[in-house]
Amino acid sequence: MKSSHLITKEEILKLYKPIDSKAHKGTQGHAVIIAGSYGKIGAAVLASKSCLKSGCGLVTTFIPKCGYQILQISIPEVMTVTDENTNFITNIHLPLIPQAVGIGPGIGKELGTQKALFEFLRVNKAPLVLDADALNIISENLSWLELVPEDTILTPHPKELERLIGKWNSEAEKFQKTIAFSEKYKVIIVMKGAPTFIINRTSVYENTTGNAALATAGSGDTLTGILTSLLAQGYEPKYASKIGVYLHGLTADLALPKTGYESFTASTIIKYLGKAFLELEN
Ligand SMILES: NC(=O)C1=CN([C@@H]2O[C@H](COP(=O)(O)OP(=O)(O)OC[C@H]3O[C@@H](n4cnc5c(N)ncnc54)[C@H](O)[C@@H]3O)[C@@H](O)[C@H]2O)[C@@H](O)CC1
Ligand SMILES: Nc1ncnc2c1ncn2[C@@H]1O[C@H](COP(=O)(O)OP(=O)(O)O)[C@@H](O)[C@H]1O
Ligand SMILES: [Mg+2]
Repeated sequence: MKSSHLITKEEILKLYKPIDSKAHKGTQGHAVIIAGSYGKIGAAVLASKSCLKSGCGLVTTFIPKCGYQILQISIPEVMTVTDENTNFITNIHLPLIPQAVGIGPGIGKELGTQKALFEFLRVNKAPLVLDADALNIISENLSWLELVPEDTILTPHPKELERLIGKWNSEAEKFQKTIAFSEKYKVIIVMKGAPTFIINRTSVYENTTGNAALATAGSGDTLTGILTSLLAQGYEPKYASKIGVYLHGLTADLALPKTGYESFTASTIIKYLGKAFLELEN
């Protein structure tokens, strides 16, 4: 297997940029989260909340109509734009130019959503995070990856990775295929797992934070929010991916003594984001 570089606190401290004292919401970046469908609006809530709590100035969330009240009541700080369709996304129209977009958690794979994703990828110029059902749809339409900005961040869990690159017979083959995929499509792949690896062309980085408490629903949705927020703040994708996976894992390491493995939920990740960021202030 290819040797990897460890993502350590020392490295993250070099990449992290503390918030400027003159910052205002307009300088902190406007992130857009496109997520959710009937029964999975929670994915949109988790991604949006973690996005907002990772430092960007403004978050707009695009959801199907059925998510409107849920979003507005769950997170009053987040602005919402709704699709004309009730239960799933069919036409992504954004009344703003975002600094970054995270798309995919909970959107499902309805035909209308597939078409909406294609149209969105055709017009989008903003730095991008692709997760969950966006990846599942793209797995069946790999040429769409030619439309995404260079260094778009893909965040597959092992099953989603398999859908993208096909089955592997060994760990070595998994890495080899993922590297080839990253090179071919010029994308960064966050290979989620225990531990998470980041594949950027032929470079392989291994995260050093996180534990099995993260094995809980919505854990990946919050990572999408964190990564999108960092991109919106102007971090280059190669740095945003490292800082994001490091902080995401760190929330679990910091929370574990208080929550134990069992009671840790994706909302705990969001709760501990502040403590994780404070670790970078030392
Ligand atoms: N509250 C919500 O609204 C939630 C919505 N979610 C959304 O639900 C949709 C379906 O996502 P799923 O990921 O559940 O479905 P998938 O079918 O993509 O993945 C589930 C499969 O992947 C396997 N898998 C996952 N992680 C693995 C690992 N680390 N090692 C080995 N196998 C692994 C599981 O065993 C299972 O077979 C997505 O759109 C997702 O964003 C989920 O994020 C859960 C929470
Ligand atoms: N045992 C584990 N150790 C460390 N991290 C884990 C473990 N299990 C899951 N994770 C992390 O939790 C997240 C799960 O993401 P994902 O499967 O997409 O969740 P969901 O779709 O439910 O939001 C990933 O970041 C993964 O690395
Ligand atoms: Mg997921």
